[in-house]
Amino acid sequence: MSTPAAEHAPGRPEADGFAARTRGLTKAYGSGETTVLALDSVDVDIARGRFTAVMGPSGSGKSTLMHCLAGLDSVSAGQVWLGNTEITGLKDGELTRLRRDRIGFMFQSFNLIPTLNAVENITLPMDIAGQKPDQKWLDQVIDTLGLRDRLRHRPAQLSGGQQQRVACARALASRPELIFADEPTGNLDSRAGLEVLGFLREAVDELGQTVVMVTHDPGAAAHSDLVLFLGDGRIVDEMARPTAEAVLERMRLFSGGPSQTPESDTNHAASDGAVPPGAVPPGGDSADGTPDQD
Ligand SMILES: Nc1ncnc2c1ncn2[C@@H]1O[C@H](COP(=O)(O)OP(=O)(O)OP(=O)(O)O)[C@@H](O)[C@H]1O
Repeated sequence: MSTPAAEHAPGRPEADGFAARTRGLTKAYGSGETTVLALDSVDVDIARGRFTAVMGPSGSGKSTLMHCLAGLDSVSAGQVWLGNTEITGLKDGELTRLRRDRIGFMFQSFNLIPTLNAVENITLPMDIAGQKPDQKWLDQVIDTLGLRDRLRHRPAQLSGGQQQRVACARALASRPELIFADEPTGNLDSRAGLEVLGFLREAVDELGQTVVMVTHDPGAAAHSDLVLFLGDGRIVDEMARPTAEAVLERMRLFSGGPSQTPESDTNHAASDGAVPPGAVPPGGDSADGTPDQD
């Protein structure tokens, strides 16, 4: 559990510091009796040049953590840094610039502009920001993602997986310090989902990017270097060099279910990408879905 994530890929240099950090990060919604403590004094270190997955039951605070890390949401207490910049306390305009210049986003819905072709979509955020793409980097991203022969196609002329690759390239184009991916495979079939995870992995291994991904899918989390498990707004565990089986087992313990990892369950969870932690299929062959008792 305390194994450094760097061991995931032998031969790669040690992570060069932290792309983001939080200390005592607390986020409460509402007030008085209706207050919801979405994050409760969370300390997180996101290693630079690594792929970190964030998992946890529905309502555990995953999206809130990502939004606070990305400066999309204000915090109630505590501090957040992007690199060496403390973002807690920045004004809205400064946060907007910081997000534009230093962070890439990938969401479930690709948010591609239908009237623009692939390359125009990829460079759109930079065009809006008045920045010129680094052509060498852009070429590397396009080739890594296998989009070279699709650049003049509009989104409607691309498959779902290709559209997600364009969204991935768009997130990478400005070479952001940090990429946030929120359930990036959620709307894809398992093959396209695997492709996207492979590309995120390559972005880390070959392009040196830092990725933080929120997911419910143990199979998706297995592509990361380190899984952070959230529960009730706190980091309750972490797992370096995760496998789908180990993550599923961890979630099963987490949700109070039986501690078994039959292969059939694991394969199911890894391939359909839709197993919420609280609804992990029970062990054994129970046709009625009742957990088997040892
Ligand atoms: N804008 C809001 N107003 C009030 N409560 C909120 C708001 N956003 C989130 N919450 C609450 O904060 C808690 C954490 O929510 P969050 O969306 O971060 O969880 P999550 O782990 O991402 O869940 P899911 O997996 O279902 O997306 C939940 O109890 C949620 O109801």
